Amino acid sequence: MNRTAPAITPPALQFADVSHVYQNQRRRTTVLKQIDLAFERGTFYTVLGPSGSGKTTLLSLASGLDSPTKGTIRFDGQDLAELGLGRYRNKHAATVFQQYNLLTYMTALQNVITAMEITGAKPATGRRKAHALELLAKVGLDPDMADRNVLKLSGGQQQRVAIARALACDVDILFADEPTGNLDEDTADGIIGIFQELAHTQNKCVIVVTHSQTLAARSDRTLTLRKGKVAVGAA
Ligand SMILES: Nc1ncnc2c1ncn2[C@@H]1O[C@H](COP(=O)(O)OP(=O)(O)OP(=O)(O)O)[C@@H](O)[C@H]1O
Repeated sequence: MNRTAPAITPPALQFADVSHVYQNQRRRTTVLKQIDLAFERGTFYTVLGPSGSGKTTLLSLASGLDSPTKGTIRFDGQDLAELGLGRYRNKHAATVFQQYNLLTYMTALQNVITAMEITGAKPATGRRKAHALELLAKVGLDPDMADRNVLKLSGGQQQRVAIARALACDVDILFADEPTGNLDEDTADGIIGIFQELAHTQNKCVIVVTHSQTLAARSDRTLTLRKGKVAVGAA
């Protein structure tokens, strides 16, 4: 009889015994202590916790902007240190930053198209403008706003450009730091719907840092950071 064990798929992202310490001249701050965590595709996570509990730190490690002082982070089973943080960020992960980090000398449309060009995301060159406009419309920005320099958009509109740009990268994992903080209730509601759709119909892994209980309640799993440890629960 053939008793071959079924192949076990590794989680999209895995933290194994991860600790993180900030060390500067005067003090040493231990932010994360021996964290073990698994993030799966098809799931929308929110990360909660009091100010200073380490949410942004967790996001920077998970998104490959920084390396943990101890432990291993794996994407699809491969150590990020071996895969290369630059390659991981370019091909597999996209982040919506709290300060948007848009290219301020470009229009909204150019920001989104540039992201496709840099990451080599689909569609092919000739269809990129139309796709970028579709993504901008999806987050509630019309063609007039798409053609405006991003500095001539409001904070909430810039936030939406940042979300459209992350969607344009078509990556496996989407990270966002307080993505609905500057948005009115209706727009925030639409953005949360997009995160749910990405996870549930496109099988992406979506990880969002927030203080918003409304956002957390609409995610699939919540992670709460406190004193360097993480508690995982259903939303
Ligand atoms: N580069 C750094 N050097 C030293 N300490 C840092 C650095 N970045 C963050 N910290 C400290 O690490 C701790 C966690 O910070 P972090 O920004 O991850 O928290 P947070 O939960 O995201 O906070 P908030 O909700 O206020 O944004 C804080 O005490 C902060 O002062």
